[in-house]
Amino acid sequence: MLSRPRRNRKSQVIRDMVQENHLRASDLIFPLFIIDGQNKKTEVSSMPGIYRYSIDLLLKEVESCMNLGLKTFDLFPNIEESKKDKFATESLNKDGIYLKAIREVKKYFPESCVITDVAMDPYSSDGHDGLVENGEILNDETLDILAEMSLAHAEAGADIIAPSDMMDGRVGYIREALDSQGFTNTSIMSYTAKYASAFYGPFRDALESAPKFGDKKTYQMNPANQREALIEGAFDVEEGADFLMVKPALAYLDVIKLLKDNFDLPIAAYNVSGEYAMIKAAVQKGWLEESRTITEVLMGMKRAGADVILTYHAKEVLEKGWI
Ligand SMILES: NCc1[nH]cc(CCC(=O)O)c1CC(=O)O
Ligand SMILES: [Mg+2]
Repeated sequence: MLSRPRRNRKSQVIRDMVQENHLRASDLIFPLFIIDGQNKKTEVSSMPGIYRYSIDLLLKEVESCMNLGLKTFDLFPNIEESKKDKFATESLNKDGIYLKAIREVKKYFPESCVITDVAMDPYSSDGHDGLVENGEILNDETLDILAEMSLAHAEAGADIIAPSDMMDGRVGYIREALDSQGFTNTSIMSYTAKYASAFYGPFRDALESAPKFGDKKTYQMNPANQREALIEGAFDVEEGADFLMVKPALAYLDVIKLLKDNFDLPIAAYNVSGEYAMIKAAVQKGWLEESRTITEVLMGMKRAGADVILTYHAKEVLEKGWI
């Protein structure tokens, strides 16, 4: 036996030396949930350890993350039912919690990177990502609302806009709207391949944003499809996206790898709410060892080709020194 791969595993020093992939604070994006009120912090029951914060406490949470070297945040609002309507009007309210949160985070932490979610669902009385007419989710009519929302986010100080709705043509439409108003430096992280997944359940609990009828299968992708992600990726590149995202991550590592091999833009993986809940539940039952499970899962996403990972584990892995 001339070749013995085990020689490169014989000590910790050598294992570290030949390690191919690494996880760093700068690879991670932390999603944060916002609620109305003062001094409010409510745990998402299906996501132990994850809270919805009123803006005052959100700023404290951002500060403690910044101190850990975690500097990129993706903000999501929990909007009161009474403020929802068919047109997502509340999304443009300058005094509403979302635009205010963006302004405040950027004001107190100008060196942070704020990503904003562009889609109608948190504000929609239909609970869908697009405008609904006679039970149909309209594409082109939704684009204007998304463009207005993007402009409001950019004006509030967002560094990166992340359209998460899977409408066709939205990246180009938003890019042109931003550019026409002088926001040529506002980036777009496209939810390029977002699947109609069962793993979004806990997120919809967090936002109380589940669809009021039907499902999202006419806009989100079929979990059985891989090549279709290449069609979506090519359009997003052409339309001026700065990042391509795959979501969820764990059941779609092949799609992460496919986009990485075919496009030169940075690839983001969204380690979604259900993936977080699954691990936490098994850990609570004593069935899985927490730190090793979480770091193995995140490393799998890096190995598949993710340049950045949106994950609810972002803060804990740094706080507890797991990476
Ligand atoms: N625009 C909706 C949106 N943006 C992010 C998530 C899910 C994130 C997660 O599960 O962590 C969803 C849910 C959905 O499509 O219904
Ligand atoms: Mg698309």
